Amino acid sequence: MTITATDILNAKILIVDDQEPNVTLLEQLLLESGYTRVTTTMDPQAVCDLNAENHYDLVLLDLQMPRMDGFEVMAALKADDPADYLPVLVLTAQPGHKLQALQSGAKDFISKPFDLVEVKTRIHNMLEVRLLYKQLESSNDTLEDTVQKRTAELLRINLQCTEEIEERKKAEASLQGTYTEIKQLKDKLQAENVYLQQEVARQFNFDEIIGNSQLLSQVFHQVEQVAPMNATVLLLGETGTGKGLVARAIHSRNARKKSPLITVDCTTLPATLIESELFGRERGAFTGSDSKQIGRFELADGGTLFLDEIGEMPLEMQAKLLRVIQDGEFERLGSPHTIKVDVRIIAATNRNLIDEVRNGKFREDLYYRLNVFPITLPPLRQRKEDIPLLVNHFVAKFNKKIGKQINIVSNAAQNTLQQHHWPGNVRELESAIERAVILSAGTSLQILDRFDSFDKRVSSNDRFDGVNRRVPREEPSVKTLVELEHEHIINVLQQTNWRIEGQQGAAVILGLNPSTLRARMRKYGIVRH
Ligand SMILES: Nc1ncnc2c1ncn2[C@@H]1O[C@H](COP(=O)(O)OP(=O)(O)OP(=O)(O)O)[C@@H](O)[C@H]1O
Repeated sequence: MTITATDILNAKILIVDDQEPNVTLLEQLLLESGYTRVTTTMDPQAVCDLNAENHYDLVLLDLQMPRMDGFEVMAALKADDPADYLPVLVLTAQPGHKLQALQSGAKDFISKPFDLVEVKTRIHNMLEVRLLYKQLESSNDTLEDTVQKRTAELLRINLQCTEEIEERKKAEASLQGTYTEIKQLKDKLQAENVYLQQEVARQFNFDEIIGNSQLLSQVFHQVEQVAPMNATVLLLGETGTGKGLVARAIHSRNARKKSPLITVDCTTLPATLIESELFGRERGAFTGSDSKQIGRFELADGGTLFLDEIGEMPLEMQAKLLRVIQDGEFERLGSPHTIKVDVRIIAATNRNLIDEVRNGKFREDLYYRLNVFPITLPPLRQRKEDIPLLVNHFVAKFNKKIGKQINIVSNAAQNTLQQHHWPGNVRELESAIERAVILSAGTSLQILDRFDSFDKRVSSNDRFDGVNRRVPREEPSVKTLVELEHEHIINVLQQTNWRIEGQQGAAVILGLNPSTLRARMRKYGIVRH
C-alpha cells in the first residue's frame, strides 16, 4: 500500500470559516502548495450537505462561528455518518478549545494565527493518514467480498458433496437391496434347479437308471432291443457303472419278469461252494451237507439268472456253466438225475475277458457263449453330463433317508464333482453324495471330499472302448491298471487302518462292495502285515 504525492494533492479539502481573510489565506496556501481540489464555505450549516455531495478527505474547521459553531458542525457530521472517519482539523485561537475539540472528534488542531509551515505539514500528514485509511478500507472491502464469495462457493460445494454422499448412500442401499434380491433369486433358482433336475431325471430315467447322455442312451437302446428276447447278455464295464441296474432293467422288460431274477455274485462265493450254490445238492452230497439244497439255476427256472463278476468264476466251474447255458441241463451235486431248466442268462464283469482268455483264466468257448449280445456300460468320466442328474437324484434319495432338506447344489460343488475322474464310477459318486448330505449343514450341499490326482492316471488306461475291445495303452511307461489298482487298494486300506466295512471303511472310499474288495484283496494277495 503506498500513497503518492499526487494522491495527496488530489485529495478533496473543505475550508470552513466565517472570516473571509482566513478562508482566502488557507485556500491560497493550499493552491500554491499544489492541492487541486479545494472547496471553501463560510456557512457552517452547509457543511453536511457539501460533504454528502463531495465526500471530503479533510475539513479545516473554524470553531467560533455565529449560528453554528465548529463543535455543532462536528456533531452534525458524526450524526450523518457515524462510521465514516472524516478527519477534521480545527482552527482555533483559544487554547482551552483544543482539548475540547479533540474530545469532540477532531483529529488535530491548528492555532491561530497560522504558522503556514505548520499548517501545510499537518494537512499533508492528515491527508496521508486519511488516504491510507481509505485504501485499507477498500482492501478490507475487497477481502471481505472475496471471503464472502469463497465462503458462498465453499458452502455450495459442501452442499453438493452432502447431496452426492446422500445419493451415493441411496445408490449403495439400493445396490445392497438388489444384491440381496439377486442372492435370493439365485438361491431360489438353484433350489428350483434341483427340483427341475429331479423332474428331468424322472423323465430321463430308465427304470432306476439315471442319465441322459448320448453314451447311456445307446445302452438304453441296446437294452430295449435285447430285453424282450431270451438271448444271453454280457454286461461289460468298470466297477460301479450300473451293470446290476441294467441286468434288472433287462429282466423287467421281458415276459419273464413275473418269475424271479436270481443273482449270483461270483466274488462272494468261495470256490468250494459255487457248484452247490449254482446247481444245488442232495442230502449228504459231501461231508457236512446234511440237507438238500436247491441251486440258483433251479430257483431261476422260468426267470433270469444274473451271474455277476463272471470273470471271478473258477475255471472248473466254467465248463459246467457252459453246459447249462448250451443245453439247459445239469445235475444236483450228489444226484444222478438231470434237471432241465429254462433260464435266461445275464453275465457281468469288469474284467477284460479277452485278456483273461489269452491268459488262460477264462474259457474261450464260454466267452463266445456269453458274448452273444455285449453291452458296455461307459465309465462316468466319459459321460460327465449325467453327473448333475445323478447328483440331484442321490441328494433327493439321501435327504429322504437321512431326513435332511438340502435343495441347493452350488455351481462350485457341481464343478468339483465334474472335475473328479470317478474311478469308482456311479457307486463312488453315490457314496460321495451320501457323505456330503450327512456332513452338510443347512440347505446347501457341501462337498468336503478332497479328490486326489490318483484317478487321473486311470483314464489313460480305460479298459473298454464301448464295443468290448481292448484299448491299446497310449503310454507304455505308465503303470498298468492292475498295478495302480493294487497300489491304490493298499493306500486306502492303510488310510482306514485296514478297516473294510462301514462308512469309514475302505470299501466305501473305493466305491466297492465290501465283498468285491475282499475278492480283490485275495486276488492281489493283499494281507495286513
Ligand atoms: N445310472 C445310474 N443311476 C442311478 N444309480 C446308479 C446308476 N449307475 C449305478 N448306480 C448306482 O451305483 C451303485 C453301483 O451300481 P451297480 O452295482 O449296478 O454297478 P456295477 O457296475 O454292477 O458294479 P460292480 O462291477 O462293482 O458290481 C448302485 O448303488 C447303483 O444303484
